[in-house]
Amino acid sequence: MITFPNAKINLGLNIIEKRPDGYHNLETIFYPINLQDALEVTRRENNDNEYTLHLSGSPLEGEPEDNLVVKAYKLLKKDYPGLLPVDIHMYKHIPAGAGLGGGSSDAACMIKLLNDKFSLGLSTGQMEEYAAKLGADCAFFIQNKPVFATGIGNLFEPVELSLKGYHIILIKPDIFVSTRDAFAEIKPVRPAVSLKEIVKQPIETWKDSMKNDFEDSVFKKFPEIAAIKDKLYDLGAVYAAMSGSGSSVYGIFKAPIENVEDKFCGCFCRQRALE
Ligand SMILES: C[C@@](CO)(OP(=O)(O)O)[C@H](O)COP(=O)(O)OP(=O)(O)OC[C@H]1O[C@@H](n2ccc(N)nc2=O)[C@H](O)[C@@H]1O
Ligand SMILES: Nc1ncnc2c1ncn2[C@@H]1O[C@H](COP(=O)(O)OP(=O)(O)O)[C@@H](O)[C@H]1O
Repeated sequence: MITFPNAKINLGLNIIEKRPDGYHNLETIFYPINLQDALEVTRRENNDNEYTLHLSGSPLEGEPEDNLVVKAYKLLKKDYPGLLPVDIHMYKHIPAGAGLGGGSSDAACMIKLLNDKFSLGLSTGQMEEYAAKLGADCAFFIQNKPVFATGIGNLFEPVELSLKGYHIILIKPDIFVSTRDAFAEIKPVRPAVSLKEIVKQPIETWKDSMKNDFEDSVFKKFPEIAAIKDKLYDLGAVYAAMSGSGSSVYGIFKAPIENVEDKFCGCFCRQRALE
């Protein structure tokens, strides 16, 4: 059984307050985009190991046990001992540490895949609960539809929003921003106008009203990332922003841009039609 975990972008991100548990309440719009990894699970021929992880594509640091797909397998195995040994084949295309939710998406897709393959009978809500244990934004990828997210990024309301017809350019410089460190730099504040209202306004107005709170501190530390956003606006983006805690930056355009890779040499660069 094979599936294609997709990335997301954040349209705006307001960090509202620090919680007693150290996490932060925030509000953001998660929007799925068609930049994908590939994830396949097959039944292991012999039962020597519970699982074996076969990784290809862009290299990922860490041991197999650190990988979110393995964590997802182990999490379900605790409650469903009947899960049989598996080979996990994963092709990484979504850059890690990019604010694109690649690891979270892999984990959520692993839960959906195991549910189907082994007929676990989990409801959407139950899969979201398991996913939320693996990462704050993981549960979003179970339904994978545009949402207004609150709480720690784990409470969702559907939003009426379609960017179909627009094109996105995604740039990821060779800079790693730790989500934990990025939060440590932030002074939380409740926004005067909620993103939920801002996103209803025409996309042309977002430039002046929709903000990612991580940008100030991340751009200060890494001016190269700020320069990418400026360049996307120079190329004619209707809206450009950093996604999540970085370091990727996206621009939304009315028409595709030619030879875009040549303009961002040395960076991961992809252009896609939005759905
Ligand atoms: C903040 C977002 C916005 O999209 O950043 P990106 O990951 O996309 O960059 C995500 O919700 C992140 O989700 P995820 O990457 O799953 O976060 P986790 O692994 O659960 O948390 C990593 C660390 O970030 C901090 N953290 C995370 C989420 C949150 N609402 N408040 C926090 O303070 C905590 O220090 C935590 O230890
Ligand atoms: N399957 C996976 N894909 C990507 N990163 C993973 C995966 N499993 C664990 N990780 C770890 O999660 C961290 C970031 O995950 P990811 O969701 O891709 O980025 P971000 O949170 O910036 O969107 C990385 O430090 C990486 O080592």
